[in-house]
Parts: sequence; C-alpha cells; structure tokens
Amino acid sequence: MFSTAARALASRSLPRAPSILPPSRSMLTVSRLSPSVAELTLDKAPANTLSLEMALAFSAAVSEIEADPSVTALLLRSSSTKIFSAGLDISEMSGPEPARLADFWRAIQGTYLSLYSSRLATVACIEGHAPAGGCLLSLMADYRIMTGGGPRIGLNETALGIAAPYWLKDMFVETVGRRNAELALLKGTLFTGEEALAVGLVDEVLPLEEVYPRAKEEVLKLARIPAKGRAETKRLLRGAAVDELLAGREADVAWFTEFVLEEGTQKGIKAYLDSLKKK
Ligand SMILES: CCCCC/C=C\C/C=C\C/C=C/C(=O)SCCNC(=O)CCNC(=O)[C@H](O)C(C)(C)COP(=O)(O)OP(=O)(O)OC[C@H]1O[C@@H](n2cnc3c(N)ncnc32)[C@H](O)[C@@H]1OP(=O)(O)O
Repeated sequence: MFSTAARALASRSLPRAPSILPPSRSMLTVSRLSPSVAELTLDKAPANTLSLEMALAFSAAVSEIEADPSVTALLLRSSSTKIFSAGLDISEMSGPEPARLADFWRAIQGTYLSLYSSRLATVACIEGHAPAGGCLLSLMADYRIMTGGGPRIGLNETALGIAAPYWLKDMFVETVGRRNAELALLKGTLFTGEEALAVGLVDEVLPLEEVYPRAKEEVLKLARIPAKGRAETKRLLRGAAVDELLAGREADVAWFTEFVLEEGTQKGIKAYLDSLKKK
C-alpha cells in the first residue's frame, strides 16, 4: 500500500547475503479462513522467538499473502495458547557474529515494514504471553484481542537493561498515549490482559476459549470494509513512521549492533539468557 519506491527500497535492503538461509516456512503456517482472509500462525516451539530465520520467514509470508489481490485481511496467531511470542530470540544477540547480527536486525525491521505497512486489515489473536518483541509484533496489527487473567503483554526492555528503538517505541506511544507509555516503558511493565485493556494496549479481553473465535469473527468483519479506503487510511496514519525508518534503516542497524556488541551489554544478555534457561 505504500509507495512503490518505498516498497522497492524495503525489499532491496533485506538480507541477501549467501550466508543467510532461505526463509523457512516450517516455523509458520499460512491457511485461509475464507477466500479473502488469511491466517498466519507462528509455530516455532517453544516460545515463537524471532530469530533471523523466523523474522525473514514472517515478512516473506506477509508479503506473499499480500501479493494475492483476493486477500483483504489477515489473522495473526500462535500455535501455542501459552505463548504468543517471547520476542526477539536472545541467543541471536549472545556472542553474535557481527554480520549476522546486522542481518538479524534488518530482518526485524522487515517484520515491522511488512506488517505495520500492510494494506490488509490485520487482527492479532493473543492467547498467551507477549513480552517485548511479542508485544511489538501484536502492535503491528490493527486490532488486538487477548486472553484475560494469566498471560502478560508489554515492553519490558527497560527491566532487561535495554531500550526499544524509536520506531518500535513510537508504535507503543501511538497506541497507549504519551503518559501511559512513559509510565510503562520506564518501569518495563508487563500487563495482564485486563490492565492492557485499561491503557488501550489491547482492544478486547476474553476468556481463553473465546479469544480465537472472537478474533476470527472480527477479522471476517474487517475483511468486508472497502479495501481501497482502508489501505489509504492506513497509509495516512502510518506512512510517515514507515518512511522515517526506511530513510534511516542502516543508521538504526549501526545503533543496534554497536549497543549489542558492547561488553557490558553482552554480559547482561548472557546473564539473562542463562536465567531463562535455569528457570
Ligand atoms: C536482551 C538484549 C537485547 C538487546 C536488544 C536491543 C534493542 C532491541 C529492543 C527492543 C526490541 C525487542 C526486544 C526483545 O524482544 S528482547 C526479548 C525479551 N523477551 C523476554 O524477556 C521474554 C523472555 N521469556 C519469558 O519471559 C518466558 O519464556 C515467557 C514468555 C513468559 C514464557 O514462560 P514459560 O515458563 O511458559 O516458558 P520458558 O520460560 O520455560 O521458555 C521456554 C523456552 O524458551 C526459551 N526462551 C524464552 N524466551 C526466549 C527468548 N526471548 N529468547 C530465547 N529463548 C527464549 C527459554 O529459555 C526456554 O528454553 P529451554 O531451552 O529452557 O526450554
């Protein structure tokens, strides 16, 4: 839906080095809910983390779905009802090879560029936990429906000693408003579904068994909204943010790689990864 030039720039900047594995579809499944509605299921056990391959497979799948003119809407969900996505795959950032780390970040940018700028109506069905990058993935959709009670969602980066980049942070601010965002980001708050609803981070909260049926109902409804008007409205709402990242893409890669490769960050990442594994 964004300009052809912007699209071309986005795809040209995706990793093409021969060392990168081709996008694997085994981590994702794509199916149809109706002739005009696709369903994209994250299926990478145990936590649907975004590794380089997962991020590449994700954007390739979104682009392929979008390339079919008969599709007008997309439902994003997880094959696990416990974890929607645990965010970035931290092992990608622990003792990384610098060239792969840069490709990893370009691929994460690619997930944002593909989904946030999509012409499709998009609904995230968040049945399980969605911390950090998992929350960000859901923010790239147009509508979020989450399970109440148990699972948590939010940007806990600060609590991990890191900061979300401006283009991801901006989606959060746009969604929950400046003050709610400041309070949540500075504390690294992970919200229950009910708390997330109260700040506008999700749009509906339901018992687990009702989340997927309701998400299907909503995406089928959104699919009937005239596609051209919706796509243009999304472009007007999100185009400037997307164009800003496209213009500063490599500077953002440099920021990320420098930050991650610093000795202190590496110590923190290793300690966090070890704590996750020892749990
Ligand atoms: C960390 C430095 C990054 C520097 C980046 C700088 C800038 C970028 C900024 C922002 C963008 C986004 C960033 C991120 O997304 S960072 C990732 C943050 N994610 C988390 O903190 C979530 C961590 N996971 C959990 O809290 C829990 O797993 C869960 C989601 C609540 C689920 O709990 P549950 O008990 O059900 O499962 P387990 O904890 O047993 O996990 C199962 C299995 O998965 C492994 N795992 C979980 N999350 C990750 C992960 N993010 N990366 C890699 N591996 C992960 C976990 O270790 C278990 O593995 P095992 O081998 O023991 O089975």
